[in-house]
Amino acid sequence: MPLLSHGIALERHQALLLVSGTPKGRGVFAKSAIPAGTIIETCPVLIFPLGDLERLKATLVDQYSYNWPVRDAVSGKVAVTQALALGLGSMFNHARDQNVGFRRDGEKEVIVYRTLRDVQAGEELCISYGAHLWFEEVDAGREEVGEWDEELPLEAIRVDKD
Ligand SMILES: C[S@@+](CC[C@H](N)C(=O)[O-])C[C@H]1O[C@@H](n2cnc3c(N)ncnc32)[C@H](O)[C@@H]1O
Repeated sequence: MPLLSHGIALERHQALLLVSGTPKGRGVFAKSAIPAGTIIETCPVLIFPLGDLERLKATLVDQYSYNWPVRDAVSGKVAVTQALALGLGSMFNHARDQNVGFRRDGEKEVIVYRTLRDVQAGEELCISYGAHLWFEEVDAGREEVGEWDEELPLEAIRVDKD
């Protein structure tokens, strides 16, 4: 079965819970402790063609999509489109002191989420959306911490909607 050798393991940690009715809407929580550095979720992404971006902006999907770098086949230049994470990647809320980092894998077209520190049972699992938010933050008073995805080839790429 040669096709299977190219398969991508889609990991979801067993402690992840989707919880509704939080001050941020739905969110992802840990029902038991998760050590730092654990891969908790791997999500395939739906990448929107650049030509769809204007239409996408007028929809709710825009609030759920990640900036995604794509290389133009003709010019070789990198442009930024949007990608929707299928799975819990679209359910992580934003926090300034995020406990989850993420890395885009352009080749496999997945986003991998990993805990940045030890997470206690009952804690919400949050990522950072970046500096430019389109909503009123519930936890606006908290101190910001660095992003985990600093290793990306395109440092400027974040979830934020500039
Ligand atoms: C990617 S969705 C996350 C899932 C969302 N909470 C839901 O119920 O579908 C992003 C939306 O969650 C909400 N959100 C995320 N982080 C938040 C925060 N720190 N404070 C307030 N609202 C937040 C905002 O409404 C934002 O547009």
